[in-house]
Amino acid sequence: MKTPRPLPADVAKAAGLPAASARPQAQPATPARLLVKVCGMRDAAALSEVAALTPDFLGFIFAPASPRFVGEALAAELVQALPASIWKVGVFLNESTETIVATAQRFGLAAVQLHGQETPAQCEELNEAGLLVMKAFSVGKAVDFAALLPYVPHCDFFLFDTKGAAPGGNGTVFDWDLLKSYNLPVPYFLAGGLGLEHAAELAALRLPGLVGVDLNSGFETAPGVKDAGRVEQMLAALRLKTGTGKL
Ligand SMILES: O=C(O)c1ccccc1NCC(=O)[C@H](O)[C@H](O)COP(=O)(O)O
Repeated sequence: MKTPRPLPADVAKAAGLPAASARPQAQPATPARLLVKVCGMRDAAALSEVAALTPDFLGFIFAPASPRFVGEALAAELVQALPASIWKVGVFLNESTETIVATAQRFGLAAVQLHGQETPAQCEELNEAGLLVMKAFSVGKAVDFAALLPYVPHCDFFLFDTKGAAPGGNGTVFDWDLLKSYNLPVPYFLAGGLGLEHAAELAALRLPGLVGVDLNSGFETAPGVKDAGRVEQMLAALRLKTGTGKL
């Protein structure tokens, strides 16, 4: 069994997470700032601009039906060459463990986001393969947190996204108050329709277990083409130091 690479100590500390790879046994402390994941990177020029802003995570979608599917758009070497301080996340939808691990090796991904109906057993397999595991769940009118219990031992993060017509990237917000009763030890990212208009609210948002936000269609000029200016404004609003290669 391989151990997933731990988050950099300063990033973990800012997010109120343990510095080492130890899985939290209790909910994380209130974070000093939210971690930021910019998802759906597909355009090489935009990737370079956004990477220069040093978000915590960059997401690459490996679901062929997505308009943000990496496909042949980005060379694996380009992704591999990104700064080591940025966690590279591969987003997969009901893919086999074998394919996910092979893709992660090819692109140098440290983390995987499972956006379909993946089981706790598959999360465990991927975690044991040395990948940080983020399991996504779609949120509609209610969340059944008890149903997530089997995932707890095998996931580093959860990600709550808005349920919609597409499996992800719907561009719509769910009712964040549904997360007020979250009582599991796995820290989570908030996703779904986030845009600059939410910046102030997100900077002040306190929800149990919330450690990060996921930015996608609200920060694009076209699917997969991120607007670095808008990302930079969001990072600034969430009180990150940007553009210097340092968090
Ligand atoms: O964004 C996609 O096209 C996508 C397709 C299939 C599976 C996952 C996908 N996105 C994953 C994400 O984490 C998105 O950032 C998340 O769904 C929020 O997107 P948005 O509502 O556009 O902010």
